[in-house]
Amino acid sequence: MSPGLPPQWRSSAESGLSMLADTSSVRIPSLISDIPGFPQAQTTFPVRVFKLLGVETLIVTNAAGSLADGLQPGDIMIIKDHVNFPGMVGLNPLCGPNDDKFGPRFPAMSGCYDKGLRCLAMEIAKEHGVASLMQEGVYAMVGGPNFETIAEARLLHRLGVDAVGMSTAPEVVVATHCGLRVFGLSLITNKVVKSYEDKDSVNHEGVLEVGRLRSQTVQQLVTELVSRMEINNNNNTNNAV
Ligand SMILES: O=P(O)(O)O[C@H]1O[C@H](CO)[C@@H](O)[C@H]1O
Ligand code: HPA
Repeated sequence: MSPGLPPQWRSSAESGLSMLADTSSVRIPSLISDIPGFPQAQTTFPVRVFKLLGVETLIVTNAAGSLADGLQPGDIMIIKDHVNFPGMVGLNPLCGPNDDKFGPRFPAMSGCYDKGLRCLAMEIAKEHGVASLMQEGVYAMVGGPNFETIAEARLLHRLGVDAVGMSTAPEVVVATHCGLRVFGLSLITNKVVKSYEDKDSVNHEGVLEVGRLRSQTVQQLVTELVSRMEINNNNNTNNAV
């Protein structure tokens, strides 16, 4: 204890220091273990089961709010890349010991959304007359479960994010780690409020409503994509024989 401290302060400073030294009385919060719900390693487990079953391609879809001015509710964004905000602060499904059977400790994530499938999806959209609804963009996963504040929305927009949601990235990370090809679509269900003048506000019921309106279009696109991928796979098999 500093001899310079006035005597009336000494006892409280000393007891504070001794509390810090007694770690049994101090609960140090852990970012990961304090988060309720299921761990990401568990929620992404099915992706590894797919891998073991021989699946080669993972197709992911989600509902997302748009930050890009050119994306309107009802549009469909082909995911070109993602920003995994929870992953960047340590909430990553690959945390913990690495299972080398599935993939390397430090997997690359560049190019995780397959370019060939993205081009094929755009071709299919043109053939089905829905190309005007579709464009490529960057998806960001945030932790949720609240929607964004206006300041958060502006930050995401400035960072180059086109659409934001609360899912998808963990599954894509696990799929890429184990060598699955990935294709992803975001259905734009709402514009994210970016202006303090804007009286609009997002709500989950509205998200579900747009989902219902576009479900058939998304189903048709994915069905066609899967059928053409099968043709590609068959070709590959023929080549191999
Ligand atoms: O990402 P999905 O589950 O499609 O849904 C999005 O829509 C819900 C919010 O309305 C959140 O769950 C968000 O992640
Ligand atoms: N923000 C985050 N998640 C979402 C949104 C949104 O605006 N819309 C649908 N899921």
